[in-house]
Amino acid sequence: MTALSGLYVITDPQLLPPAQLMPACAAALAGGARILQYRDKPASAEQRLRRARDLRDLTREHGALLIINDDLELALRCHADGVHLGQGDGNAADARRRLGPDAILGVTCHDRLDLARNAADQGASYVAFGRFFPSHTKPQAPPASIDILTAAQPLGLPRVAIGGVNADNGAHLIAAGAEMLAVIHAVFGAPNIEAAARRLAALFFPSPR
Ligand SMILES: Cc1ncc(COP(=O)(O)OP(=O)(O)O)c(N)n1
Ligand SMILES: Cc1nc(C(=O)O)sc1CCOP(=O)(O)O
Ligand SMILES: [Mg+2]
Repeated sequence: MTALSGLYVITDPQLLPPAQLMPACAAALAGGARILQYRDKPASAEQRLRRARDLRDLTREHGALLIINDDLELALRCHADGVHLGQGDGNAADARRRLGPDAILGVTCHDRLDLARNAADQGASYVAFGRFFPSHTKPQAPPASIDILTAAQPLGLPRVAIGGVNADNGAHLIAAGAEMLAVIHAVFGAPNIEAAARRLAALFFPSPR
């Protein structure tokens, strides 16, 4: 199984109209993204299933992971690698039971260690904290302090940092303990998606001085 570390890109229907979804994701994966989350709230169930299946094939070609946002049933139907649930997206323990022991279950924990502990108890594979910086995509997401990443280290689960993450601020989050950087605008809003992903992915492999 591919490790839960590195650049984690998330699709956005505002930035990626349907015709651009596949080429944009292919570019992000070519640039080094290791995990791709399909997040598409406005699409119909039928559109979402078709797109999720196409993305599953694409991520497999690249040896990357596909995570489905919000929708456990879709994750099961398209044989994704896992699902990401927010605090209002259903019970994580139920999701773990439905997914089985090997699938990836990610849980949003905002800036709260108690939520991360609950997520760990319920079988989460990773915990996500944020938003750390002003976000183009979700400006109203509750803010988080970088200290939460260090505080969550004893849980022993991989940590995702999300919210306004870009190539200029990502190294601070990695230094504080983030195993993954989750990014929408800094990759899918960039004029050259592959180059933007490459710059962010390189933060995980700092060149020797
Ligand atoms: C990796 C990752 N972290 C956090 C989120 C946010 O999830 P949620 O709070 O459920 O908000 P929506 O994405 O559903 O708007 C995420 N999707 N991915
Ligand atoms: C979907 C999402 N969740 C967040 C959280 O804090 O839980 S921030 C966010 C948006 C991330 O997009 P961008 O990289 O463009 O800021
Ligand atoms: Mg959600």
